[in-house]
Amino acid sequence: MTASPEMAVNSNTQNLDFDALVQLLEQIFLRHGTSADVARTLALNCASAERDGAHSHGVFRIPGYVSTLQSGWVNGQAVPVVEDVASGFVRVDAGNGFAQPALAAARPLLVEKARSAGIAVLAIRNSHHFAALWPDVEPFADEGLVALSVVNSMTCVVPHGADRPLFGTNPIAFAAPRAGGAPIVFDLATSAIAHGDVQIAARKGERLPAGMGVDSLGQPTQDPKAILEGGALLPFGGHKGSALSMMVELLAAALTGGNFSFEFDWSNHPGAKTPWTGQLLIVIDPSKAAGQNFAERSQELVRQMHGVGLKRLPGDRRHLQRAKANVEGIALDPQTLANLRELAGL
Ligand SMILES: NC(=O)C1=CN([C@@H]2O[C@H](COP(=O)(O)OP(=O)(O)OC[C@H]3O[C@@H](n4cnc5c(N)ncnc54)[C@H](OP(=O)(O)O)[C@@H]3O)[C@@H](O)[C@H]2O)C=CC1
Ligand SMILES: O=C(O)C1=NCCCC1
Repeated sequence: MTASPEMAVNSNTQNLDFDALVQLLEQIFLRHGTSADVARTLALNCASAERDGAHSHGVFRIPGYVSTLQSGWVNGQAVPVVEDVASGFVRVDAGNGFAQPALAAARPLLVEKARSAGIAVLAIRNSHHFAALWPDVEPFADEGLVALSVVNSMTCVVPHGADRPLFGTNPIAFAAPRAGGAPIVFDLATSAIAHGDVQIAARKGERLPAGMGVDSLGQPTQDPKAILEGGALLPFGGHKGSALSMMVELLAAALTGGNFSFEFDWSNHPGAKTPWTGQLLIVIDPSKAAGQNFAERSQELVRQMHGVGLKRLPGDRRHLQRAKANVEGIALDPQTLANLRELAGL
């Protein structure tokens, strides 16, 4: 069974097929001043997150995109400038636009360089990343390449051993091809929980597990509102997550020319939500490495992991969710759909 453009599966949700959701989101972006290219790129990204059940960066983010565009904080018409700086290095000035169109513009040159030199780096600056990171790396693995990406965000995480926030939630995403299966992909915030999930929990009135954040007095709290209203998040895994978050600041900001998480300032842009930071991607062509076929070796690793009792690989939940959404459509609650339609002017 294929989902019709809109299909009620139960009374609590309305289901849209992927293309219908992309169209609706595209219309919202266009209505709020982006170019057609930017609208398409962001709509595909956001609909893919919603389809895969990555709710903290799916349609939940649309009001944030809209208020950010309305405030003038981001240029929705920006045309990224791609600079071919060295045999293994590409730079993009995103022109104060979103990061995904900048990646799309640089992608052909990046892949060409990775295939010829074996490795290539892409440094995106002057950009806004407001999305999940896995859509940026997964397509490289689909083409047989290994990809690693980092992006920093806005100050809301207390470095391990400190008493005030400085780092962003600073995610790291990795993708590698695998013979006979979906690529191996993980994508994780270096904070104990993504900021978006704290916002969702606050909205639903849910408490968080212990160890995610502190209140405005620096005391541990499981109340998401206390974290959002003057409190802060903690890194995952104590000093280890904190070190990774520091690495993300260095690679995504210092190396690209983007802002550190503590440098963003949207005070003159009421309603703005996205940080103005940087993104780094490293792409490797494993066929240039010595030894056996990389994708076969990936598959062997996965086989051994299953052999010791592993039931779930990173990415498995998303792929299951994707398969379900491809059949049933993407479930949205009626209020969310009504809000999206209103933003689209429908
Ligand atoms: N743009 C930005 O500045 C920021 C974006 N983000 C985004 O927020 C999103 C959510 O991040 P986060 O909350 O840390 O992600 P999660 O903790 O939900 O998941 C992290 C990774 O671990 C995998 N995973 C989760 N549980 C298990 C398990 N039991 N066994 C094996 N693998 C598992 C997930 O796979 P699966 O997906 O299949 O569950 C995923 O790849 C990310 O997409 C990230 O890019 C976060 C911070 C800032
Ligand atoms: O969920 C998060 O954490 C973030 N997502 C988008 C950008 C800011 C941080």
